[in-house]
Amino acid sequence: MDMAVTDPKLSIRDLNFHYGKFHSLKHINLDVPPGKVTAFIGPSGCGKSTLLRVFNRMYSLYPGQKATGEVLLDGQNILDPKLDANRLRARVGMVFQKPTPFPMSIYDNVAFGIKLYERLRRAEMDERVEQALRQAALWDEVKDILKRSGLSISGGQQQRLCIARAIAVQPEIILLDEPTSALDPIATLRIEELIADLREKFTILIVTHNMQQAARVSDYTAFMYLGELVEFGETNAIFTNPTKKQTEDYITGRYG
Ligand SMILES: Nc1ncnc2c1ncn2[C@@H]1O[C@H](COP(=O)(O)OP(=O)(O)OP(=O)(O)O)[C@@H](O)[C@H]1O
Repeated sequence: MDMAVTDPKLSIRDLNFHYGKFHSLKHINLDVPPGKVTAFIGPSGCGKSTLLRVFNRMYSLYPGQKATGEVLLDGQNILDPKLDANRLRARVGMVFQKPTPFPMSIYDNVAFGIKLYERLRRAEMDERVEQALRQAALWDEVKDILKRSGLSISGGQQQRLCIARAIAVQPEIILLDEPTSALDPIATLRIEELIADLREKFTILIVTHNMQQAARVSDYTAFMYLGELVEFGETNAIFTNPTKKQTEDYITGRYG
């Protein structure tokens, strides 16, 4: 691509994706820098969510969906079926557009993922749950109501709970698929601040419809159009000095 990245966290090599016969990602090549926030922008249907779902092999749950090429996570191809999908998902966590707490207590929402991978004593589990809720900037609001249902808190709090659930497993990468599109402006701001705090510990990939959000939260931006990766670079450069006409048309609001 346009920009050389040393020691990429993810290296995408000639990635193609099909929904049945529909070719939705076309020859994607991209190196995602470690410990940074990379935003994926582009008009509706350009393949942003599809690309994100490749990174934890979410698509493999659905028949007829197929990825070819290579996606190297620290050098290992995650598309290789020999690589266990559950292990992969412990390393690559995901948060969706709509908050999706499980119908169980706030505490259990966070402990749930940890229990899939580790056996901890009660005191250790308490510590891990607290740590994840603190990292997700939710602890102070829920520390006295940990036994209440995860569905009983506000939408913004539910989304931070989902982020806590994802980071509790101590992943290396967090995928955020339009994480604020169901939230009000204040809850959105809190999530954006949270992303800024988390960027030091994780490699974060975020799909967003909102260009201001991409400009605010990301270090790097990838612009996609009709299944292709058109341009990738430092967010500042993409927004102030795009090299491709399609990128410029999109960020200046000419389509999308
Ligand atoms: N399950 C599916 N079956 C068939 N085609 C699909 C499926 N999901 C997505 N597509 C198609 O693949 C293309 C990429 O979709 P995708 O959801 O990745 O785009 P997007 O950029 O995330 O869009 P949006 O911003 O609207 O969410 C679109 O043309 C879409 O219609």
